[in-house]
Amino acid sequence: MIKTKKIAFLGAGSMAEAMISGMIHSNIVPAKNIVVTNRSNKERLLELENKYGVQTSKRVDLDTTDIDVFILAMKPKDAEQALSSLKPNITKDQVVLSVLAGISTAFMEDLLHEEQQVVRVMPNTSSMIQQSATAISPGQYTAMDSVILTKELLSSIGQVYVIDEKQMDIFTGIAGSGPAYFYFLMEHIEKAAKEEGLDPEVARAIGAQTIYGAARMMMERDETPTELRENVTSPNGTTAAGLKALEEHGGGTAIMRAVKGASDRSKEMSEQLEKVSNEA
Ligand SMILES: NC(=O)C1=CN([C@@H]2O[C@H](COP(=O)(O)OP(=O)(O)OC[C@H]3O[C@@H](n4cnc5c(N)ncnc54)[C@H](OP(=O)(O)O)[C@@H]3O)[C@@H](O)[C@H]2O)C=CC1
Ligand SMILES: O=C(O)[C@@H]1CCC=N1
Repeated sequence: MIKTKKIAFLGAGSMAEAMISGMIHSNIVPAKNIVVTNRSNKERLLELENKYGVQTSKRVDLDTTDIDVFILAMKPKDAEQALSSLKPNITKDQVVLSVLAGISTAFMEDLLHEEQQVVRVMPNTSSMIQQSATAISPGQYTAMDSVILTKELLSSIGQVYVIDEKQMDIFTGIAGSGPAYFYFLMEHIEKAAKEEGLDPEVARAIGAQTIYGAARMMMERDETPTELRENVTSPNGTTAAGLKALEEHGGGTAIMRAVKGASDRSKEMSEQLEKVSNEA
C-alpha cells in the first residue's frame, strides 16, 4: 500500500534528511514518491536531490493535489505559518504528520480544516539508519486506515509506538532527545580515553560497541537493568569503582534530570504555543 503513496516533506533540515534516508534505504518508499520542500534554501534542496534521488521544490511551488501524506519538519516557531498556509491547498482527508516538538494535535486541528486528519510524531535522528524509536499519537479525526498507513510508513525508519498524546513530552525526553545523551556520554568516554593515551578512533569503536552490546542485552534478555548492572559488578572490583565515581558525581541524578529537563521543555513549548494562539 505504502509503495504507491506520495509523501511531501515541508522542511528539509536534519530531521527531514534522517527520515528520508531511512525511508529510501528501507525500500518501502520509492524515492520518486517523495518530494521535499523548504521556503528558500535552494542549495539544500539540490543536495538532497543528488544524495537521495527525491524530488524537490520550493514550498510555494508544491503541487499538493496528489500528496497523500504531508510531513511537517520545520522548527516549532514556524509551525503556525506553515499550517495556515497549508490549509487552503489541502482537503481534510489528506493526512498531515508533524514531527515538531511541543506541537499538539489540537494545535494542528485548529489551524487546518474541520475534522482534518493529523498525527503527531516524535522520531529521532537514528531514522537515518532505520533505528529510530518513533512515537505516534493520532488526532481526534484521524481514521484507523490513516493510523495504519502512518505506522507502516514510519516503520521504514525504525520501531513505532502508538502512545497517548499526554505521554509525548516524556517520550520526547527519552527518545526524541535521547540520542544526544549517548553522544554526550561518548564524547566524555573519548576524553577519558585520550587522557590515558588511547587513540580516539579506537575509543569510539570500543565505546560504541559497548553501548550497542548493552542496548541489545536490554532488548533481548529478561533481566532488569539492575540485574544486568549487578552481573557486571564484582565486589570491590573495577565496575564498583566506576559506579561509585558516577554516583559521587551525581551521575544517576544527572541522567534523570536530563530526561525530565527535555520532557519539561516539551511541555513548556506546547503551553507557550497554546498561549500565543489563544491570545491571537
Ligand atoms: N533534530 C532532531 O533530532 C529532532 C527534531 N525534531 C523536530 O524536527 C523539526 C525540525 O528540526 P531540524 O530538522 O533539526 O530543523 P532544521 O532547522 O535543520 O530544519 C528546518 C527546515 O524547515 C524549513 N522550513 C521552515 N519553514 C518552512 C515552511 N513553512 N515550509 C517548508 N519548509 C520550511 C527550513 O528551510 P527554509 O528556511 O529554507 O524554509 C529547514 O529546511 C523541529 O520542529 C524539531 O522539534 C523531532 C525529533 C528529533
Ligand atoms: O531539540 C529539540 O527540540 C528536538 C526535539 C527532539 C530532538 N530535537
